[in-house]
Amino acid sequence: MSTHRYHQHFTVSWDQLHRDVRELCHRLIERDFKGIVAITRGGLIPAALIARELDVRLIDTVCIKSYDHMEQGGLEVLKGVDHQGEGWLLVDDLVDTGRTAKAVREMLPNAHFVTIYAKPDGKPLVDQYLTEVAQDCWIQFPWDMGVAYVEPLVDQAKR
Ligand SMILES: O=P(O)(O)OC[C@H]1O[C@H](OP(=O)(O)OP(=O)(O)O)[C@H](O)[C@@H]1O
Ligand SMILES: O=c1[nH]c(=O)c2nc[nH]c2[nH]1
Ligand SMILES: [Mg+2]
Repeated sequence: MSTHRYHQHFTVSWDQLHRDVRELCHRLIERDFKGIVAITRGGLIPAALIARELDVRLIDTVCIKSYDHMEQGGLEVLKGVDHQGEGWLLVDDLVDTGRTAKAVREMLPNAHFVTIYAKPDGKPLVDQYLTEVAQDCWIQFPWDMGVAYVEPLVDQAKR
């Protein structure tokens, strides 16, 4: 798989991400979770924000890697957990092809799995998500970006 499958960008600011996570939390508030399992690294920040909203103090991780920027490589599980997820909330930032989700689902079949963003191929693998994003759209997360100077249009036009 390669960068060629992405034709548009969806840029998420810190503020937008925070509002989206809180919105998802409104839909989780009735449930009582033993703890949260965050899928690293993308699930860590949503997991911290969710833990704050739902007053969860027990946090574990499944450590997994599949992408090097937009290039999808082999799935590497660096750390698992010693249970099947009963009563736990499983959190990732997004599902794209669903490959990561499928692998983690097999490890934690009983967890309640949520992501903030979901693309069509991956969404059947999660129990809940907030926003659907097109399959050919690359989601730009705030931790991958920085604030940069933009030249005024009149100066750009001179060149
Ligand atoms: O549905 P998929 O096609 O498997 O893609 C989704 C996964 O890809 C990203 O993780 P990545 O492997 O880039 O690692 P990171 O979380 O450390 O950025 C993202 O955080 C999801 O975990
Ligand atoms: O930052 C990211 N944005 C994405 O759209 C994506 N898909 C897989 N992995 C991803 N990482
Ligand atoms: Mg990830």
